[in-house]
Formats: sequence, structure tokens, C-alpha cells
Amino acid sequence: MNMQAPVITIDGPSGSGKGTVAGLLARRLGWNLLDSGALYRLLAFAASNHGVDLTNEELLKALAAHLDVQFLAAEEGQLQRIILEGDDVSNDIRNEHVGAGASQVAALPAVREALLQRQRAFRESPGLIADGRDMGTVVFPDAPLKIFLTASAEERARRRYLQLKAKGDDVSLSSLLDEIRARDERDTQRSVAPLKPAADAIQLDSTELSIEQVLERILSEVALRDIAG
Ligand SMILES: Nc1ncnc2c1ncn2[C@@H]1O[C@H](COP(=O)(O)OP(=O)(O)OP(=O)(O)O)[C@@H](O)[C@H]1O
Ligand SMILES: Nc1ccn([C@H]2C[C@H](O)[C@@H](COP(=O)(O)O)O2)c(=O)n1
Repeated sequence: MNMQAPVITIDGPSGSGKGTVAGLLARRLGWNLLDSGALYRLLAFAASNHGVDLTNEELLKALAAHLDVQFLAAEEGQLQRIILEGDDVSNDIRNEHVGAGASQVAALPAVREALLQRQRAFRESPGLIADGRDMGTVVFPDAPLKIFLTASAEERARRRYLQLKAKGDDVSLSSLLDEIRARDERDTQRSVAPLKPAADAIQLDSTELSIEQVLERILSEVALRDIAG
């Protein structure tokens, strides 16, 4: 019998709503949260600060192993804060440039290996919601509930456009769609831990669903499995 804290994994492509739903679910259940994409974003961001080339696997592996990062729990109505080497970089890592860099470093096997234990260490009582690309396939293969969340590329680009516009960023819908397609291609085609649904994952297409509807669908699966006490 598995006595470890339960994990709910939410994997899927960029903009499908994983992070939003994972945050809401963690709050609703009172569980811990792992935003694994943030680790790859932080690595790409730190590499650029330290002048490390995004193809230099050995240096990136060392940087990943010593990444000085803290995740500060979200206050009511706020987002989780992310501190890298003493600086709050929560906003700085949320753009498509850093996302593309994250996708590039994430394709390197030594980098993924260096970040594996750090991700597993988030598994603490009473439970963990983990979002990313390989949470259900590689990092937490024994998770009792795995969700693979998708949406059409057009809808994901539209959501990202609205999100970045609201932040005041100058973005174009067509370039965001191109970037999302390029990231999908790299994340699904890489040789190590590619983005794909785990064999036992529940696939949920959110193209026509609101955030609240996605959350309710997942909560109904949690109730069915009786994994949240
Ligand atoms: N079902 C939905 N309907 C409408 N908007 C949504 C839905 N889900 C998420 N969004 C919005 O889409 C944007 C992207 O969502 P989010 O950041 O959660 O995606 P993600 O899958 O975590 O992306 P990434 O992997 O790139 O971090 C956010 O502005 C969010 O509010
Ligand atoms: N478990 C993960 C999480 C993320 N990545 C890579 C691939 C993504 O394009 C990039 C940024 O992730 P996001 O913040 O957009 O979720 O990081 C991965 O390979 N594995």
C-alpha cells in the first residue's frame, strides 16, 4: 500500500489552463502546489542572467542542481510568489520568450534528471497538485488521479493573448499562435519525457469549458476516487 501523500497530476500543452486549475484545486483541497514549468522557466531565466548558453547541457545541469529558488504560498486572491537568488521574478518569467527558453532547456536529459528529485520533494501531506508536461508519466507515475488537459491551439493562443494584454504587454495573436505551435512541437517531439497523456490519464478538452467547469469535472473525479479525505 502506498503511504505517500496523494498526488493529482495535471499535464497538457501551454495555455490549456493547467496552472489556473491547479492553483484553484490546491486552494480548494488545502493541498501543496508544484508548478513544474516554473522550474524550467527559472532555469532558462537564470541561464540568461549568468550568460549560460541554452544548449550547454553540462553548465545547465550544474545550474539546475544549485538553483536558489523559493516558492512562497499564495495569499488569498493572489498568485504564488517565486524568488530566484533573492529577487522576486514571478512576473519576469511569465512571457513567451522565457517560455520558449524553458522549452529548449527542458529537452536536455541532464537538466530533467537534475530537477527530478526537487520536484518529488514537493510531495508532502496532506497532498500535492502537480502541473506540467510529465507529471503523470515520469515524475509521479503512481498518482491516484491524472488529468491531461487540452484545448485547441487557437483557443490557447486567444487565452494567452487576453492574459498578456491585460498585463499591458504588446502582443499579436498570430505570433502567439505561431509560438504556441512551435512549443507544442518541441514539447511533444523531444526524446526525453515528451508531452503525452499517461496511459491512465483522464483527458479533458477545455476548449468549450469555463475554468469553473474544468474545476468541477476534476473535483468530481476526486470525489469518485475518495482521495481527498
Ligand atoms: N477554461 C478556460 N476558459 C477560459 N480561459 C481560461 C481557461 N483556462 C485557463 N484560462 C486562461 O488562459 C490563460 C492561460 O492559462 P494557464 O496559465 O493556466 O495555462 P497553462 O496551461 O498553465 O499554461 P503554461 O503551461 O504555458 O503555463 C489564463 O489567462 C487563464 O485565466
Ligand atoms: N513538467 C514540465 C514542465 C514544463 N516543461 C517545459 C516545457 C514548457 O514549454 C516549458 C514551460 O512550461 P510552462 O510554464 O509553460 O508550463 O517548460 C517540461 O518540459 N516539463
